[in-house]
Amino acid sequence: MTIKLSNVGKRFNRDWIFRNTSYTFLAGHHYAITGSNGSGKSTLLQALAGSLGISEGKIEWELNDRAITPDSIYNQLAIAAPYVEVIEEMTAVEFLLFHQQFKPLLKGISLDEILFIIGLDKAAHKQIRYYSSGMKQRIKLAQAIFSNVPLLLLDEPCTNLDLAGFDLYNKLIRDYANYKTIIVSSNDINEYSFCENVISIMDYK
Ligand SMILES: Nc1ncnc2c1ncn2[C@@H]1O[C@H](COP(=O)(O)OP(=O)(O)OP(=O)(O)O)[C@@H](O)[C@H]1O
Repeated sequence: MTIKLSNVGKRFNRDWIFRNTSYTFLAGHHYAITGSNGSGKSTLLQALAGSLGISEGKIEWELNDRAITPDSIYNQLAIAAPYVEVIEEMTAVEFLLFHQQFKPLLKGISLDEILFIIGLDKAAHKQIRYYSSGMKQRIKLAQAIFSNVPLLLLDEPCTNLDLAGFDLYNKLIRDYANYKTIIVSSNDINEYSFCENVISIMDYK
């Protein structure tokens, strides 16, 4: 998935969050968006997901030389972010099965295998509401990383994870998502050390 931004700007009321942003995210490459709290990283990520309208400029998505319209981009991406909720009434198995109806999981890996890999096999049939915050983050990450889509958007992906969780996250990216276009919004190098490109949003103010 290639994403081309041409003179993109976003403002909330009178405040421009970023402006005159022209940038091309290339297919299969990995990008980090960095910047201080409140600088606009999440806002930019949501604009890249097509879930937040921009105030000026143009965003174009392209997959294998074919333009993807803004209303269908959602089918081509997976996102893990603090503002994307899990369904607490479901168990982990139900949650992944539910998502699978809209976005298939990667081929060649079963639900049981996924739950084992992320260390939730023993909690697979427990309602997510009884999960710890780190367990919830693991299921969110699994849902995004194991979705069979070409674009992966991650906002503060290791929130609530312990050291083993950071290692797991990096292994999941390496083993299951390396070929995708990945854009990570973060200020923690441990969340984006695999990104060849680091963008400071402060350069687009
Ligand atoms: N819906 C909204 N309406 C008005 N202002 C908003 C809205 N969403 C975000 N903002 C403002 O836009 C700015 C950028 O917020 P954003 O969440 O994108 O920052 P961030 O860089 O991701 O921050 P953090 O590192 O704290 O997560 C902030 O000043 C925020 O208050």
